[in-house]
Amino acid sequence: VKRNNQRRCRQPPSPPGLPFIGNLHQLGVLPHRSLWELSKKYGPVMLVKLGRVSTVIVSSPETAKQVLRDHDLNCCTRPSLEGTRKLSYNYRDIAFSRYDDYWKDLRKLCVRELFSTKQVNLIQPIKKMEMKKLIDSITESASEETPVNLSEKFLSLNVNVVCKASFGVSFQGTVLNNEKFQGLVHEAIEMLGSFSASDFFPYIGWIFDWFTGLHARREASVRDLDAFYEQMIDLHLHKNREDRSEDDFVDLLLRLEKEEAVLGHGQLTRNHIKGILMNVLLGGINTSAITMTWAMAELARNPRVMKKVQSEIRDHIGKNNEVISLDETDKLKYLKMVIKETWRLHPVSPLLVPREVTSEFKINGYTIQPKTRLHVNTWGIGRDPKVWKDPEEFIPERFMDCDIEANGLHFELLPFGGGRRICPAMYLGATTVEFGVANLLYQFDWKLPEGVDDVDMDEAFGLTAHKKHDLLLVPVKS
Ligand code: HEM
Repeated sequence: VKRNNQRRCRQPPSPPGLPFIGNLHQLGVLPHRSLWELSKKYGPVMLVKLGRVSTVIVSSPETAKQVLRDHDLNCCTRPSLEGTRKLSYNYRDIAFSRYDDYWKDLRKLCVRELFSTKQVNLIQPIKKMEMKKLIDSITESASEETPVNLSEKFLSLNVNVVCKASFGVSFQGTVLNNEKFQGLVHEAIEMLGSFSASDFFPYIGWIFDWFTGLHARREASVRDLDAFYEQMIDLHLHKNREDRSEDDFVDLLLRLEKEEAVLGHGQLTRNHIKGILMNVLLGGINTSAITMTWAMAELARNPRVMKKVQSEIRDHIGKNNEVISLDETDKLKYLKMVIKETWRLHPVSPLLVPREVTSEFKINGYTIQPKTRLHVNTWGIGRDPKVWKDPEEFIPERFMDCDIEANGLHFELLPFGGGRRICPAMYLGATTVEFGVANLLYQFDWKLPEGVDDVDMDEAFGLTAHKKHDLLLVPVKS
């Protein structure tokens, strides 16, 4: 009977760890890379011990499918983590909320009011206006052939679009100038993804967080963001209330609060609203900017691809078009392949957002126990030579005669994750990236600054994997 039980409960293979810390020391500064190396030895379902926490890493399309499609319901809740708890006002947001009725209702509301195709089309004029401003500012640099910091430009483009489109505010007239605000966003994202001892050593980890100063930094980040939400909410409450037609997402949430709307089992409160705003702010701004930056970095390193995608855009659009519209971008097939290839090599969230197992299930015959934390290593899947030919090369043509889409249904390419927790803003995210990159490629040629031979492709890791150093390229008016 014992042997039968053991066979029924076969655990996934594990790399040997150290007492107390388990495999934590093997994560390194870029955990997706270290875990990918380990999984080459221990297989596509691997169990690691991170401090006290058992964590399963899956790293093949086949095992990702078992998690995200076949057994999604067994593992689509989120673990309780210190950084996310604070910034999400006790998991009152979408991304870090547990899988429950509140999350279901809230997600439905946001998909309807914020992420739908209709909403994306409605904010198009704002996007066009901000893009025009960006092009004008780059034109100045082009006339002097001075480098442009594209990482910064993309971030500020998205800050402006998201804030105007979702919150109805621009920074003029608020206490936050653009620069300070970007610092705030950066810090909060770092806090969301930062290594927190409390998450790996329940009961005692907080002591370590106090000593390292992480606790204080996190508190400050929460405080700064809270002040921003308060100010934004104030601006909305004191708006001229006669014209409802211009109501934005914040107005809608405040109205629901006033009407004592119920989401799941509870009433929508001010803290719920702040948690939701955090997702829009941090999820919406950075993800698209990171992808645009990686795409331009890859293109700068691959002149053949740069030329080809620019020819497609310029042949298609012709001359004298100031800003390319969303409809036009949608027809640019090669551009879409370039973006997919960027996501294959540089998924924004390389290990996806952590999941937690709620009921036992099996992957490849291995038993996965409740309470286990679970990550899908999409970064590893994107670079697996068993899945992709010449995986380290940037070759968008690989998507030419293949039906792999970045929509969560093809487990070789999962930039938006999959299953019930798939990014609800896939359409908004993809169109934002395509629109931004298409316009900059249409308007300008791009070259490396003088004395620079290649773009460095170093990564920095947090909740997202972004380019470690800012991308500087010189624009030349085409
Ligand atoms: C290129 C752009 C984007 C990429 C690559 C991206 C990627 C992702 C990924 C990988 C996840 C986790 C999925 C999982 O755990 O399986 C996610 C979740 C999420 N994303 Fe996005 N995202 C993008 C744009 C956006 C935008 C523009 C917004 C909002 C304005 C947004 C809001 C969210 C939210 C709220 C979740 C949590 C979903 C849940 O847990 O139920 N994302 N995104």
